Amino acid sequence: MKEKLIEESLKAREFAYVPYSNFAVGAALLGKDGKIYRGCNIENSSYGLSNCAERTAIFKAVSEGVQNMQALAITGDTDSPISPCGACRQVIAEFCDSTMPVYLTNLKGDLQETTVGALLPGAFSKEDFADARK
Ligand SMILES: O=c1ccn([C@H]2C[C@H](O)[C@@H](CO)O2)c(=O)[nH]1
Ligand SMILES: [Zn+2]
Repeated sequence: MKEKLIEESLKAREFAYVPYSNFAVGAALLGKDGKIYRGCNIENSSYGLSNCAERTAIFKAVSEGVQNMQALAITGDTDSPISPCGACRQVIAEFCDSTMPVYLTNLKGDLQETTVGALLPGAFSKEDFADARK
């Protein structure tokens, strides 16, 4: 499944809308439902509204009723395996267990296998304000 997810992230990358950065990224997320949700980065003329590939994939899964995930692959044309931005790390932490595997790759085929917890140690989460919601 690792190879399949990486392959899917490469396919997802083909649809990236990146007229501003020209830096295409693809992501493939395996939901607990067994389906693969692809995502690409989608930029905007108002730069700050751009959405990263991994967030696109997560939002696609969540919008289809899937809130539990099994694995994530992300691919970009980087020298070393791509490094997700801070915003994406926080969104990934919201929907994926800290032990969930994340496969960071590049077009050369370099692979860094990591976990959600390693990408964002000490992530702020709903448990942090549980008392305030009582
Ligand atoms: O892990 C990453 C890193 C960057 N980008 C996007 C954001 C922007 O569209 C472009 C350049 O930062 O790459 C992603 O989609 N995922
Ligand atoms: Zn991001």
